[in-house]
Amino acid sequence: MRAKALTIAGSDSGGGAGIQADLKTFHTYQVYGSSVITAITAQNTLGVQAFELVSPSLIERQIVAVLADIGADAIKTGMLGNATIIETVANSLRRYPVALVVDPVMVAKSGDRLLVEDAVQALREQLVPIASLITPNLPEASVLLGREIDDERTMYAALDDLLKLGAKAVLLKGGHLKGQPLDLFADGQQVLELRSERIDTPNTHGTGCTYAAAITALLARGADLVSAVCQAHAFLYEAIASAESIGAGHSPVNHWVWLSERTV
Ligand SMILES: Nc1ncnc2c1ncn2[C@@H]1O[C@H](COP(=O)(O)OP(=O)(O)OP(=O)(O)O)[C@@H](O)[C@H]1O
Ligand SMILES: Cc1ncc(CO)c(N)n1
Repeated sequence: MRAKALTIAGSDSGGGAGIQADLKTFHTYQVYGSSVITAITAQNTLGVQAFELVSPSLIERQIVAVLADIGADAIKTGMLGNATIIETVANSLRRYPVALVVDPVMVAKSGDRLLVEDAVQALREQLVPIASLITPNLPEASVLLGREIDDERTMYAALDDLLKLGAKAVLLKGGHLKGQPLDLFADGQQVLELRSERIDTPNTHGTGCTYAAAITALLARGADLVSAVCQAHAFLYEAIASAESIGAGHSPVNHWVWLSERTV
């Protein structure tokens, strides 16, 4: 039976992040992808020009429609927008015990806010505790913990406190570090360091979404968390390295890098 994954996230009209990045990544991993849309953004490689949130009741109806019929072997959340949506999603997922990857999306790479500030408490208290994995970048981890995390030392020091928020594991992404990127994975048993060269490119739109989506796809296929994270990290590096310029700003990563090129 084909593995299935569900993404609950915002739509990126530019196709590089959000729902579109997730579905493209699921497809690359040959995982059947379904989607619950929480927000519609008017977005391109230059930034987010506008967005509107979907009503909590329609979000709940989408989740029920997918899970009651198609089901999912793993679920990912991305942009959720506000506290009511976070609560709605958490209440719906609490009853559905499969791997849950929570990407605590707060601000787009362009600097545009995608989550209202007063929703952080709901994220921390409702959604993070039911997650199998949370994948904060440095600014998101700083907001979750209420202190600055901006170098290797503060990243290591943050791991235990992030785990105390209740998720089974954390992938703290250091893409925003000066110099070489370093991601740290911790699950209370072990700490893994994922290092890579910094690729000199502006084309990093959707890195966070694509990373979490690749992990979700691998979990849906039955991989354990550590191997899913390591494989997704390698995939993301190649997706960034082979990204082409699509627009005038930060172009999306190459979601189909692991699909063989074939003429039709
Ligand atoms: N220039 C780069 N070279 C190599 N790896 C990178 C580069 N930029 C990002 N990465 C990798 O991608 C991961 C995710 O990037 P980042 O931390 O920017 O995510 P994010 O801020 O959540 O992304 P997004 O803008 O999509 O929300 C990093 O942790 C790192 O592993
Ligand atoms: C819809 C959406 N979700 C997440 C991100 C994160 O970068 C984005 N830019 N847009």
